[in-house]
Amino acid sequence: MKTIEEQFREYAVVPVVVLEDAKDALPLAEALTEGGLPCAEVTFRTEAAEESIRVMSEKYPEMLVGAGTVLTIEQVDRAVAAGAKFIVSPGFDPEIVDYCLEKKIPVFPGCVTPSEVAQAAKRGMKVIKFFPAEQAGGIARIKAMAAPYTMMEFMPTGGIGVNNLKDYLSFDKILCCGGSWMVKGDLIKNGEFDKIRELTREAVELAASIRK
Ligand SMILES: O=C(O)C(=O)C[C@H](O)[C@H](O)COP(=O)(O)O
Repeated sequence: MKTIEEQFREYAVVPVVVLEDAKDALPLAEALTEGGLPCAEVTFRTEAAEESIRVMSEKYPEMLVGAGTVLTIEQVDRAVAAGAKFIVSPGFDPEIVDYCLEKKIPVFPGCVTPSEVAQAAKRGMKVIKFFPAEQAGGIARIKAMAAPYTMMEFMPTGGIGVNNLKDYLSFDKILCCGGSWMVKGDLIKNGEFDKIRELTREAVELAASIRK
């Protein structure tokens, strides 16, 4: 059984999804899986997130489905009960992080400063999210922070797409990149799941060509 971290490294790209309607969860899971990325971070920005995680996890048990934009402990509990295999937060909330660590729930909090990375390192964490990646200084900032914190691997998210994926994935301390470019809201809303599958496949091929 592979760890979540091993799966993230293998996928290299984690689709970050905002689902407005849980009816879109299954066609989306199908498109992602067929496109070669059986993985999704479903953000708790919508009412549909919890139910979407539930149906995706039930119908696609082999898929790595987690919850993003988790801002409260109550959301952690709801996400995990629905089947989420990991928790992602935009920032470093010690309460959420400690709760997840205590319950052995894989958690990836967002860190963009050495002080935040220090909080994660102090807790023995080895992987953190880096959000908002492009706006916070991109790969140059990650490299600067990775130098003192040699144990840490990063999951950058925010402003990443086909044009800059290589900047990130070429650095060996990048576990994987999160991004929404293959699952944009309009594509989901308009039922363009063939397009999502195609963009996913392109992302997989691009990542493989960078990491070969
Ligand atoms: O809130 C969270 O927990 C998040 O995960 C934030 C998302 O990762 C980014 O909003 C995705 O950024 P884009 O790829 O630029 O759309």
